[in-house]
Amino acid sequence: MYKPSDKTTWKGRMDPQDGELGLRWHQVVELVDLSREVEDGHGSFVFLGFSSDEGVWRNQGRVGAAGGPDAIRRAMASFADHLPEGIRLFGGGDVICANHRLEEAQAQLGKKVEMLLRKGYKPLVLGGGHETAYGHFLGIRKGLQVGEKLGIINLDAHFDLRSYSQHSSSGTPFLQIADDLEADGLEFHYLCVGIQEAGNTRKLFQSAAERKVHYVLADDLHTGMNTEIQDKLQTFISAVDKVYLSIDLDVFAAAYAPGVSAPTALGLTPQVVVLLLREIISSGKLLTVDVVELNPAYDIDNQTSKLAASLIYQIIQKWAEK
Ligand SMILES: N=CN[C@@H](CCC(=O)O)C(=O)O
Ligand SMILES: [Mn+2]
Ligand SMILES: [Mn+2]
Repeated sequence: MYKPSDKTTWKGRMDPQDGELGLRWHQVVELVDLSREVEDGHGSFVFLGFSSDEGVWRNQGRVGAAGGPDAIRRAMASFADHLPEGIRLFGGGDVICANHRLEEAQAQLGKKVEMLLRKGYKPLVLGGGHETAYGHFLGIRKGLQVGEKLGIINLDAHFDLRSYSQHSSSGTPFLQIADDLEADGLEFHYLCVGIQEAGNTRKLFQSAAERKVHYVLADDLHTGMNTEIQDKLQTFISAVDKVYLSIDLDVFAAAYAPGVSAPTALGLTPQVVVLLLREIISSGKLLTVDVVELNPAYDIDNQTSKLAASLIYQIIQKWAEK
């Protein structure tokens, strides 16, 4: 099911006395109906929601992430417009997972992502549980040119490499992706940053090793960015052609991100994540981004939705230069 954005989802403060200089995102965002073929994007940004917590429910988690897209949009609406000349923002509405039909919703998300990439947009997918990633990937896979190598960077406390032999969930997307790539004879390049040892069983570390997954522990980022981690990122990025960046908000310490499906006490600070984002975006290889696992039902004073929105702001300002 798909619901295009309407103006009621983009509302915020207005400063009409300041004219053009007083504009905010809710005043510049243009609504686009993604149930139809869209015009060429010319590098413009498009927000596409994936309203689902079906994967979280299947993964024994606390539900609420279906409210993520709406909460992130509300938190972004009043951002001051500092977009470079000619860069446009589009509100692309939401793919909604209804009646537990996750696989259908993921396929629909994939089709929309595929169209956006084909038309030259920079997608920002707003989750949803981390099951968002598999739908997102279905579109990325179709949008890649022949021979292009995809690198996936996941900022996450968890590997999300669980077995999906019983059912897929928010804990399985990257194993699904690995298997799909392998079935097509393609390599799986996957880097997880912010991993919590206590949050991943030995089985998950074993799966990560079997799939040659690269990772950085959260514990190694508590003193900030360092050259070893920069080198690791650079080496990973230099081996691929395009980067899909997935940001699971549970990578942050719960003090910054209480409103997630599975909070992390000793997670990362926003400051170190901003440095990581700069490093990734400056490569010029970023293809598409998602921000997932926001659970507004457990948020405190919109802290987590504001953090998600601020990350998106940072990403857009930097990515617009590329
Ligand atoms: N999206 C993934 N979620 C985690 C949840 C961990 C937990 O519930 O503690 C995972 O499956 O590993
Ligand atoms: Mn995750
Ligand atoms: Mn996680």
